[in-house]
Amino acid sequence: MSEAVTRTVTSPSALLASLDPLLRDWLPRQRWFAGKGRPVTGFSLVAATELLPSDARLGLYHVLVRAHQQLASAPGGPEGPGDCYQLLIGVREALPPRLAPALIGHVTEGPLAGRTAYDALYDTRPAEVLLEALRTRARIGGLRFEREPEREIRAGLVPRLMTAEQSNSSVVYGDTFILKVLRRIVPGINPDLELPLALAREGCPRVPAPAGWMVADLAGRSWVLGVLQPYVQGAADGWELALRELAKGEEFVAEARALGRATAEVHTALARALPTVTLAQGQVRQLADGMIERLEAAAHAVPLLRPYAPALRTAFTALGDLAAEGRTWTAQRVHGDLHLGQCLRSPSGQWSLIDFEGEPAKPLAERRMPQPPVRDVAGMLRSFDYAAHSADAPVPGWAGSCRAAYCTGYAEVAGADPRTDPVMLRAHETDKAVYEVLYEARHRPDWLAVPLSAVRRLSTPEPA
Ligand SMILES: Nc1ncnc2c1ncn2[C@@H]1O[C@H](COP(=O)(O)OP(=O)(O)O)[C@@H](O)[C@H]1O
Ligand SMILES: O=P(O)(O)O[C@H]1O[C@H](CO)[C@@H](O[C@H]2O[C@H](CO)[C@@H](O)[C@H](O)[C@H]2O)[C@H](O)[C@H]1O
Repeated sequence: MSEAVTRTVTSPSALLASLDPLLRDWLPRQRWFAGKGRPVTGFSLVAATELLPSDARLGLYHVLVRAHQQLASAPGGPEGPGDCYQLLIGVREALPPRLAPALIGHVTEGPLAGRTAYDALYDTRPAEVLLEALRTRARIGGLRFEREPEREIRAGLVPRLMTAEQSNSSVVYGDTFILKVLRRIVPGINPDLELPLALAREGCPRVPAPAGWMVADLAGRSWVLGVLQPYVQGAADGWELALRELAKGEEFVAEARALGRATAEVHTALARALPTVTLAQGQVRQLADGMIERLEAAAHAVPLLRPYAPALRTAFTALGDLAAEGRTWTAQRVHGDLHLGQCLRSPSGQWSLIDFEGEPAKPLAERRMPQPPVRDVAGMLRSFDYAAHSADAPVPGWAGSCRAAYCTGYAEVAGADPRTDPVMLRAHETDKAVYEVLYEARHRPDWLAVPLSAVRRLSTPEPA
């Protein structure tokens, strides 16, 4: 079955039939596979494009495949619509040892029988094909490769796949560019391209400006597949830096303040570039109701959260009460999943924010909605707390001084200190801590104590 297969692959159903048994085993094991824990019941091809001829020594397919899965982990349950994944599949007679980690499997049936399929992003030539296509603004089947007109991309930059644990896959080209290849893809405007592009066009220097991007045009809709940005050489992320300072027993207040300023610069530029709205009573109630629903779902999934749920809920009802008194707020486009790991510091000390995808599990429309900017502030405040709890030896007062310095830096640029709106801030910090409880329970149970300690703090009323 295929939704919209490009003409370049002569026999797409045979291609999928060849790969199906291999993908069933390989795909769910990938770090970026979003549907962990639910059995894959089958695949359907969304599009397939031959980027290098399959009869050559090295063949290369660009494949968009939908993985059908049961909605629950128990066998025999109902099926959901399934997520669509982007794969670059290389085929060779045999894999050289350097490509062993890329192995998908040995094909036993169909047109590729006898050959070996592998994740081609690990390989030099296929990664070069992508950069060359971006450089030359190629159109291949339904794939469109775009480049910012004034942006030069030098030919022949040497690629290397980043090996960090990621939600997507990134290839660095000659320490000059980084191409983020999105793995779970959705149709529509993608904030991971939309927001950095808007910020760059606004002249905001706090984000690496997109130099190019890849899109699939399918059945009248565009799917963003990847974004090429300048690579910040020698950068360290905020999480690494914070842990390094903590290990030395050092403060991080100067950096926290600079991060507050950088966040506010990004918010100010986003508010100029994209629409803002006023949230009145109805919308604030909706916002608070969404937070309550997330709390209930998290408490259902994580029993350790249940004793705190009634007290946490008051953070959300207080927000609704304030709106009922006639208080309004401005909402705008925000980062949506800001934490120390999303902040890069260049060797000259300049901070950039990356990864504007938002919380990947949320639908695109929700991720693109204007939100109170304090949402990002709350994410960063939680991150300082996370860092303090992850240190080998505790440094008393470390998180508190970072949190205060961050708000001070934010206020210096934005003109308003987030601490002057404690109800909105507490609601967002509580919502984030609840999200983290669920995230850690699912992905890193050893870390659950970190957000749970925040939950304890947030559920205890502040002394008057
Ligand atoms: N422009 C950049 N310059 C240098 N390193 C970068 C850049 N963009 C991303 N990175 C590195 O790549 C990692 C993953 O990027 P990110 O956008 O967060 O991807 P993902 O959505 O897959 O998590 C970051 O943690 C950072 O180390
Ligand atoms: O980086 P992602 O966009 O994939 O974000 C997810 O994973 C993060 C962990 O890698 C998680 O962040 C949480 O842990 C961080 C430390 O590892 C900490 O700095 C953050 O404050 C904390 O929220 C994030 O929540 C999740 O969406």
